[in-house]
Amino acid sequence: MTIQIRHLDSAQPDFKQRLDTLLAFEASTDEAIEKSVAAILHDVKHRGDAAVLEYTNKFDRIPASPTSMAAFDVPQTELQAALDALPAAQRAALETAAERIRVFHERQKEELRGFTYTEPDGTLLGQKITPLDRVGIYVPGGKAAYPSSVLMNAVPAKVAGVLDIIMVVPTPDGVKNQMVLAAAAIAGVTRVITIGGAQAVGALAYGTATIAPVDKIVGPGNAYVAAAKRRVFGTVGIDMIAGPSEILVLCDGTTDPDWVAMDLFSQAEHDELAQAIMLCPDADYIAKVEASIHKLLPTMPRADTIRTSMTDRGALVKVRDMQEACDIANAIAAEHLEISAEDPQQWADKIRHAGAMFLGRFSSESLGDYCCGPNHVLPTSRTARFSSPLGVYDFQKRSSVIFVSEAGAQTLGRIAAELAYGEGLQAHARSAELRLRPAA
Ligand SMILES: NC(=O)c1ccc[n+]([C@@H]2O[C@H](COP(=O)([O-])OP(=O)(O)OC[C@H]3O[C@@H](n4cnc5c(N)ncnc54)[C@H](O)[C@@H]3O)[C@@H](O)[C@H]2O)c1
Ligand SMILES: N[C@H](CO)Cc1c[nH]c[nH+]1
Ligand SMILES: [Zn+2]
Repeated sequence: MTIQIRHLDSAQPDFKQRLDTLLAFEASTDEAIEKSVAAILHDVKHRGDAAVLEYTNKFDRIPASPTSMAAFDVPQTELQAALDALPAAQRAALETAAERIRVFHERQKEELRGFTYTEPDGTLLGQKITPLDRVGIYVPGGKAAYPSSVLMNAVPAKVAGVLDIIMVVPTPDGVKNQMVLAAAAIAGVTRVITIGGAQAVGALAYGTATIAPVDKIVGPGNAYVAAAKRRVFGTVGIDMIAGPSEILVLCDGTTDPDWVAMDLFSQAEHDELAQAIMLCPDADYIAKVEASIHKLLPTMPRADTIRTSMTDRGALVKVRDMQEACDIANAIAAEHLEISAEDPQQWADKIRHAGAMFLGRFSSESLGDYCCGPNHVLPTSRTARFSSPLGVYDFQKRSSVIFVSEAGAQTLGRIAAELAYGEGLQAHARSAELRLRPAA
């Protein structure tokens, strides 16, 4: 069975409505998922490890259903052994990717320095940047294993200076992915626990007898993970709700259609709920990409996932011109935007909303997923309008620093007292006034 890919045309009178319907994604707020996640979190909060054990055994089908959480802890020696046993080419690829990710994120750290400045009366003001003490990183593992996501989560945490990095990753059927363990060794993760889903998010947020609570939970996951992160926000920090993967290819019709078809597949193969869309002004070229899609699909091991995702949520969209393609791209605010065109920079200049932009036909999104250096944990479902890629800044926080000199207290004390009386807050006013020198 082949893909029934949806065709849209921006000239259609109901185009906007069709596009809105295509983009609507409600899985993480699906009522059945919400109910189930609320129950799991409640259970983990009140029954701790016992609940985590039960849900893990059930949802991840762990053989022999262990009765102790110790079964899910992966010792550092096992992480190192996985790294040592890795085929040389895999190890080299992981290490090179980790190094490139580190170099990119070190640049972010340089941009995030604190500051102080001193006023003429000796008052000093500033901002201090401190890494978080303890973070939980969620590495998805239900439908595929993601060593690359280990690096993308843990390396920026390490660069930021986080002391304790607790990684959770589900192991369906109890099978541990050796590359995931090796990546954790390379990235210097403090502790790996093979649990996933809402129960892992709950354990990290509330803590259990065997897992101390973390300060923040980061990382992508399925709708259960997303719903759980949304619910525990406030008890802990979260980075964002990173849902199913998305790719938007904006193409002027000059790239090999097979390349574009495969780029669309590259995100569609993640998940039946993933979204792959192409915008192009050239109808003949769109037909060529569609022919490539039909030709290449049977060659793909994950054809079933690609077929479902592209049939349910994919589209080939004919636009008036590249300028209109940019306008629509801004409205879609995709996780990944490929600008597969001659002189891509002219179009990139017009893009305001995208998790990551890949410029030119050689910048396939897949390179960014693994090893360019920028993070692959990106805002999805149009949240690129207001949020950013996972970065060093997610693992740091700011504190204001205020040193008021005696002279400064004379000026600021009068201003503060005036405002405090205006607000009817006498203690505030008096506290400022007590520091004023008596009038000579
Ligand atoms: N944005 C990114 O950077 C990025 C990176 C990699 C993957 N992804 C996305 O992350 C997602 C990963 O999803 P996944 O499913 O493969 O792995 P996952 O680890 O997110 O989810 C697996 C867990 O879901 C829970 N679960 C499954 N069915 C359940 C049910 N019926 N009730 C309660 N809990 C249930 C189980 O606890 C299981 O351990 C995909 O959508 C993929 O596209 C995003
Ligand atoms: N494309 C995913 C983010 O949406 C990240 C990833 C990991 N491995 C392959 N791809
Ligand atoms: Zn990917």
